[in-house]
Amino acid sequence: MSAYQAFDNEKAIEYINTLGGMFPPDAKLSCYEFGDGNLNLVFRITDQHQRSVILKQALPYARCVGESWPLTLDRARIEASALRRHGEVCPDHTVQVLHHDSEQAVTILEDLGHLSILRTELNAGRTFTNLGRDVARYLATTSFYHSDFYLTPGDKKALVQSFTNPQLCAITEELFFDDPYLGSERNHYPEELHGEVDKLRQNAALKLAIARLKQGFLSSPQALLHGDAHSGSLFVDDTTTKFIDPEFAFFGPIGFDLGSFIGNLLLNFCAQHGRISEASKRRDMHTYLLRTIDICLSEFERQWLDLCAQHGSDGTLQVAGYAEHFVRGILQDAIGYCGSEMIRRTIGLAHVSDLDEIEDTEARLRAQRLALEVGQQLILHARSCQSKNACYQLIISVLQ
Ligand SMILES: Nc1ncnc2c1ncn2[C@@H]1O[C@H](COP(=O)(O)OP(=O)(O)O)[C@@H](O)[C@H]1O
Ligand SMILES: CSC[C@H]1O[C@H](OP(=O)(O)O)[C@H](O)[C@@H]1O
Repeated sequence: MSAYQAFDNEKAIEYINTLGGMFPPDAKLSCYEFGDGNLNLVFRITDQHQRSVILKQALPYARCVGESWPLTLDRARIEASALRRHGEVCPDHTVQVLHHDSEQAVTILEDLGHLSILRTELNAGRTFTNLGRDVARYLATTSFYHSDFYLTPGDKKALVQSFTNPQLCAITEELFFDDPYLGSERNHYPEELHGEVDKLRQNAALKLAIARLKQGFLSSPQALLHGDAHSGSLFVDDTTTKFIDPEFAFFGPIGFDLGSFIGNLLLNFCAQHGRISEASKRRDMHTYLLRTIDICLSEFERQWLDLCAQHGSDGTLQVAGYAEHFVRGILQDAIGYCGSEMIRRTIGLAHVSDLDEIEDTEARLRAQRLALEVGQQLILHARSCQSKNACYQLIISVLQ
């Protein structure tokens, strides 16, 4: 195969066969497409012994909108390269890349089908003890080893260049920081929320804080981010936590990924009001989500400071208190980005099933209002948090 073509099931099998080595020569392959994300095709290819791989292919447009929204195929290269780099420093929590072909925009991945997508599990009220610790480890390790504290200045700048991802970044810039606050035809939300949305758009302090967060996203190449670290990008079971889908990867503000992750846990927190009717069970789920956020913040801070102390090479780390100052800035950013994720997932283009699939209309509206209010308060007060504990206390206080 030479020029790019979008695959169907037969072409996906034909492609795997041209590669050799993915399956034994006598393999009898079957294939189906089951992608449920916003952007790409995802095929599972299985042999007669139930061995399987995942073939992910980028389309030249956004799948959820169609050909009217063209998108670069280069995102497949970015995704595979980010997975490889993150996998080198944090293999336990990164899906493995088996093959990548930039021309066909195809990546072959290990099949994580024995695990489950975190969002689905949280929606069903299931919990995972290691989640906060594992996500903190992935975020701290992948960001530290792709920051100025570890890379040489030359290597860092070359990497920033190769991970320049303007079209995918533009999606985030618009969906996170413009659409909810300026209005856009892409937004959608129930009529009953119009009053809340109008108020949000008239809140000058909020819009100032959002402008600062957007500026940070545009102009702070601190480390190689995942770029879309929500609970639909995580496969989990009781012992395993693995990230998939970093096609939005670029060098950006480290707090963005941490904020996206925590924001999705808080969206689920808000949604549980409409999902679990029994008060004690709902309390248990809320306690679990808050504990996971607390662990994630603490572990992220501890691991970042340990990595700086043990492997940091930049001279600024000799300055007393600088590493702590830097991490404090990441945590403040994370709280702000967390709030912006909550707002854009409630009223913007791309929603979350946590909220949208609440059956009862009144309960759904209550959960959506809570998500909007919590998101706003976090954005407004993020910069007042002078410590990890202050970040956590802010989250607790805005949920009450
Ligand atoms: N390595 C994998 N193993 C098993 N299933 C996968 C794998 N990667 C993706 N999937 C499935 O495909 C879905 C969409 O994948 P994703 O990478 O999120 O696509 P998109 O980029 O379109 O959002 C996931 O929700 C998951 O169900
Ligand atoms: C038009 S892209 C919208 C939205 O979709 C991405 O998520 P995913 O690919 O995981 O479904 C990303 O969050 C974008 O903001």
